[in-house]
Amino acid sequence: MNLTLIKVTNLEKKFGNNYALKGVSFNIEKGDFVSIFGPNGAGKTTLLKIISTQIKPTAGNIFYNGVALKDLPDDFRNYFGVISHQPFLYENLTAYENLKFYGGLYNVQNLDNKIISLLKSVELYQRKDDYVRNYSRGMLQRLSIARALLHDPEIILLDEPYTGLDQHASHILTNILKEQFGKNKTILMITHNLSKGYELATKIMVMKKGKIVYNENKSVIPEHEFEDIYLSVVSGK
Ligand SMILES: Nc1ncnc2c1ncn2[C@@H]1O[C@H](COP(=O)(O)OP(=O)(O)OP(=O)(O)O)[C@@H](O)[C@H]1O
Repeated sequence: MNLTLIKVTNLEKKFGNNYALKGVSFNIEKGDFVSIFGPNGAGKTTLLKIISTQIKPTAGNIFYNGVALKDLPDDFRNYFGVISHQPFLYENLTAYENLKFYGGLYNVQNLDNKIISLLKSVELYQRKDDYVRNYSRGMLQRLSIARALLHDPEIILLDEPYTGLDQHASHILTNILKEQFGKNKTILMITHNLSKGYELATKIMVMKKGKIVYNENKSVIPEHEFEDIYLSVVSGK
């Protein structure tokens, strides 16, 4: 049986007089992998920030498991793992110390073993005692993936996670996402990478000018037609 984990109704976000989001409504089932596409400025990052409670909507509602956002307990943020443009890492700590710090905030059990296992899976174990200020951009991105997964979140939100990753690191991330999907985690990923987003998704959404203009199960979208569908949706033809 499908279980609606996230229900969004008539979401609206205004910055000054401009609508970043307008009339956004959709449901996400537990275990869905949603890829969200759309041109620059469509409202994708704004939507992800609202879902992960980083910013508040101007109007509309979000329900998690049927409970309105305002009625959820403070520790509800623990349900989310967020990978975004900001790595949320401390430059003057080592990679290991960063994860130790975050693990403490989330009260992660068996922390040292989890840190070691995650550092190995993002292939940074050999560099665990290096200061983060000396990390390359791709290494920072890999470490932020480990940070986001440390507390084993139910919902994983990713904003352009492939940006800045080389081929090998992209492959590592894809494997991690497949593994998380296999554990029935719910995943929302913003990406401009049509083939990667299509490959991983169970559900595909396209945003344009603050609205969801396409929302389908991937099973009804043939792979060879997807790029044409996307282009016609965003061009409005
Ligand atoms: N803090 C803010 N203050 C003012 N305007 C904002 C703010 N954040 C976003 N916006 C505006 O809201 C609109 C949507 O921005 P958003 O970052 O959500 O788009 P996006 O789809 O993620 O774009 P991109 O693909 O370029 O990352 C844009 O017009 C943007 O300028």
